[in-house]
Amino acid sequence: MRTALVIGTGLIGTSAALALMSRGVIVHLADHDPEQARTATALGAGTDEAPEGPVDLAIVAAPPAHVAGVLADAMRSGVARGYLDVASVKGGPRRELQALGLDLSAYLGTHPMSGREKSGPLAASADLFEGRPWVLTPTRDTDTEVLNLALELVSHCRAVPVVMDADAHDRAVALVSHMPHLVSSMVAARLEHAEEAAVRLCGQGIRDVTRIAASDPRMWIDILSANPGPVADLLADVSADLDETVQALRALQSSDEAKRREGSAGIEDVLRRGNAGQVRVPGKHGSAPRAYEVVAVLIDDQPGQLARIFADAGRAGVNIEDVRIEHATGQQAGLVQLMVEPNAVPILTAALRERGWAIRQ
Ligand SMILES: NC(=O)C1=CN([C@@H]2O[C@H](COP(=O)(O)OP(=O)(O)OC[C@H]3O[C@@H](n4cnc5c(N)ncnc54)[C@H](O)[C@@H]3O)[C@@H](O)[C@H]2O)C=CC1
Ligand SMILES: O=C(O)C(=O)Cc1ccc(O)cc1
Repeated sequence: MRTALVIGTGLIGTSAALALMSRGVIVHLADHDPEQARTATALGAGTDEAPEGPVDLAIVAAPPAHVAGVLADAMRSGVARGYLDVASVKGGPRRELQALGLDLSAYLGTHPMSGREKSGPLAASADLFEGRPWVLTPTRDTDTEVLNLALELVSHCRAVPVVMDADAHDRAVALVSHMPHLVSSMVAARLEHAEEAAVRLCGQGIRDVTRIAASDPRMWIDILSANPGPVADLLADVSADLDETVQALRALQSSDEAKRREGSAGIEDVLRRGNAGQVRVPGKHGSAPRAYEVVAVLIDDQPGQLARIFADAGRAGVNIEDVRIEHATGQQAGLVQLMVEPNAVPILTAALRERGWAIRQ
């Protein structure tokens, strides 16, 4: 691919443009808000001048509700050899394009499974998609050339291509993205009017559960409106679990011993099913999930502390598999949790102690 046109220069469009630019592709940027395209240009994501002739690939990264319209305009104007979109839902845009009577052989629906809770070009980065799945939904009618252009884009973004049927994709993302998003919002909504004294106690657990609730509601209304059926089915299942859990908790309040045992069994059931689901969440690089051990280190909230810990771990020959930071409430300190292979725990602990770090259990 030598040239590309990104239409919609927000988080995803600008991130893809930055990745393509870094691989030497000439990228043109367009957005219905020219300010967004100017910002993306200033970030080095390409030029906001229109291409002189057809580009190799047009990438539509507008909100889902606008995708079919933007694609239809682009395809009718013949601005590219191949067209793809990156919308979070795939069945709806394809059906809309079909209804508009367009020849879909030059179009491929795609979805990078990577993003952030922030929008706009300023949140973009060239490595946003690195190591993440990028779903492609070709049909029998898709031109091989267009599929190859999409594979080239995915490879330039260092993502991992995954081929799926559009409707199967929509059911899958309802499960792993859309329903969890709503549940996160519902948990976070409980905090809105909570007392300050309670909110101050927030720890890592609630931070993890509510992180995605910070996302732009307009974008998510678009996404959920394009996938309401599968999301409603899953939420109904969650709702059934909620009803049973409330009943079990009420039973735990009973003075009747047998009822309390029943309640306890109900709670255990939901927690155990949660364990069984959680272990299926893929690990690093999409590999099978692995159990890492945690080495917890207390650090001062000062520049250079993390760099020093990582360097000390590196000198000890220990690979840090993952890392989390828990910030202490009301103190200029944090707890860094270094996730490592179990056999590396004694080596890392000894090396860090020797260099004066405070290890916590
Ligand atoms: N935010 C995320 O984490 C992910 C989003 N997606 C999908 O990527 C697409 C873009 O999302 P973001 O980059 O997050 O949104 P964003 O809000 O950061 O950017 C969207 C851009 O599209 C522009 N736009 C809106 N209507 C337009 C139109 N008619 N013509 C041209 N440009 C138009 C907006 O001005 C904005 O610059 C959406 O379809 C979304 O479903 C896919 C994967 C992850
Ligand atoms: O923030 C996260 O962890 C996400 O999962 C973001 C995300 C949002 C929308 C998508 O279509 C894909 C990924």
